[in-house]
Amino acid sequence: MGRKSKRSKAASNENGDSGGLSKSQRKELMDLTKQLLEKCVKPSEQNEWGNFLEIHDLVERVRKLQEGHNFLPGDRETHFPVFLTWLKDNWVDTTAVSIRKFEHTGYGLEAKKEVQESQLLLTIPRKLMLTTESAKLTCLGSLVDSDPLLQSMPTVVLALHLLIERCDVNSLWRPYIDTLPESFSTPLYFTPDEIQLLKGSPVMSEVLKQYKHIARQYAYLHKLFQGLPDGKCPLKHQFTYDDYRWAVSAIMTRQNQIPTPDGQQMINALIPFWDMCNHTNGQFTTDYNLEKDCSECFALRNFKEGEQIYIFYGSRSNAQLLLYSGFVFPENQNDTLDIKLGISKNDPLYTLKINLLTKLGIIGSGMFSLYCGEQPVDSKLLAFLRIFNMNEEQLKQISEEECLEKLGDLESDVSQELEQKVWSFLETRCSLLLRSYQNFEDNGKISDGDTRSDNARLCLQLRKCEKSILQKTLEFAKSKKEKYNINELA
Ligand SMILES: C[S@@+](CC[C@H](N)C(=O)[O-])C[C@H]1O[C@@H](n2cnc3c(N)ncnc32)[C@H](O)[C@@H]1O
Repeated sequence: MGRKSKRSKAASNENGDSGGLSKSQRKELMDLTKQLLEKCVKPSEQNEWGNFLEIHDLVERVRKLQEGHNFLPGDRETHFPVFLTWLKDNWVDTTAVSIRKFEHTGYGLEAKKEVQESQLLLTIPRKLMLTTESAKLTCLGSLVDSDPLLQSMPTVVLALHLLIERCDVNSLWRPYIDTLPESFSTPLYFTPDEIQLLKGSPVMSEVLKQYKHIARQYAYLHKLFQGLPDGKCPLKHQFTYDDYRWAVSAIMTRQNQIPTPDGQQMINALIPFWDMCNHTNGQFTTDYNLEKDCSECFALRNFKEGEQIYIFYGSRSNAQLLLYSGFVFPENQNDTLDIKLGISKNDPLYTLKINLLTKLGIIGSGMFSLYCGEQPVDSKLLAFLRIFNMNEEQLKQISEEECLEKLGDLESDVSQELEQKVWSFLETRCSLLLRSYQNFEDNGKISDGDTRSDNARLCLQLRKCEKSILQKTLEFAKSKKEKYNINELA
């Protein structure tokens, strides 16, 4: 039967052995996952890249062993008609929109007729959603109760729920699951060479951390499932690394938060059909109607017939979009770049500076954001830069009141000398950071004729966006510095 052919060899394995592997292969897999877990729990700040390569090597060995035992990807498009019927059977009104493939965003929703801003577009009832609550009604319920990792990580619970439902040909959610993408463009799918293209960007370290976290979770969960009695949970026999990477990516790129029926708590959920909407700039227009117990999505703006219906995923930088949603949005009005700054412990004025920063609620060392708009520096960064560059006299002179009023205010200056130091410091920092991006010949040339992989193009696109923020901040700092130089001459 058609559906059965979608299942993996492992799930339909008739030897009764775990995951369709031979005894010796199973032993090798247990060995590898043990090594993986050990490697992943070790701190790796000193040699993050080397540690990543070792983890990657182990994961690849696991994947090789599991080759042919993953869920076989199906053609999602062929399942759309059944999905739409399922929605209609569950009283979802699909008359305003239809599913269509778009050039840069993949599948999405198209307006079937003209839509007015704020018009109610989609209503999805709770019973169609996969949630961390519905997960508790599966074999995961007792596991979550007894496992601290699962209790603290709703995304993991939802990913496992999705995998369990994927194993079940009779799952209520089968028509939905069959329409999910076969693969994703989250960094979990990037090769080491593709990740190397992120060199210079702070997101590279986040990508390595994400890879390590997921590898660690996989190794941990694999061990957990192997320890369960037969028949307790289908994931004992069907849980490959690729399956887990797929499920985690599906959840990361599509989940949303909804309230529990009593409205007391927010829980993670997959909302079928609504999650076909792609992202654009704007504001949130999806809400939960507790009275009707459904999610409601309103139009972000007017849409003409045939136009793609977008929603707003939230105020996220391109680095976050790449990390958690697997895409970069060059028109992103909320793009930011995090730069690392800190007061050195060797600075003789360390204590004075830290005390002042603490009064303002600003960290003495950590990540500060640069923004993509007209004003790349916010009040927090400005106050930090001013305190960072102050001499002893200035630090002692500044009263608490003045700090609050002036230090974060771009319009007022503390002293000409300090302003020059601040802006010249920022200019130099940006120019150094820009240089760290210059190792590749991307120069923003991402043309249509480019033969690089889609993942490589995403990395280059991100670098281009981040370099543009640095370049604009550099120019901003330069113009400010010049302004104070001119004032000095005058
Ligand atoms: C919630 S799903 C939306 C439906 C999805 N396009 C599909 O084919 O199933 C989110 C995914 O859509 C894609 N996406 C959403 N908005 C995008 C955008 N503005 N540009 C590029 N890709 C986008 C990304 O791959 C993202 O991970």
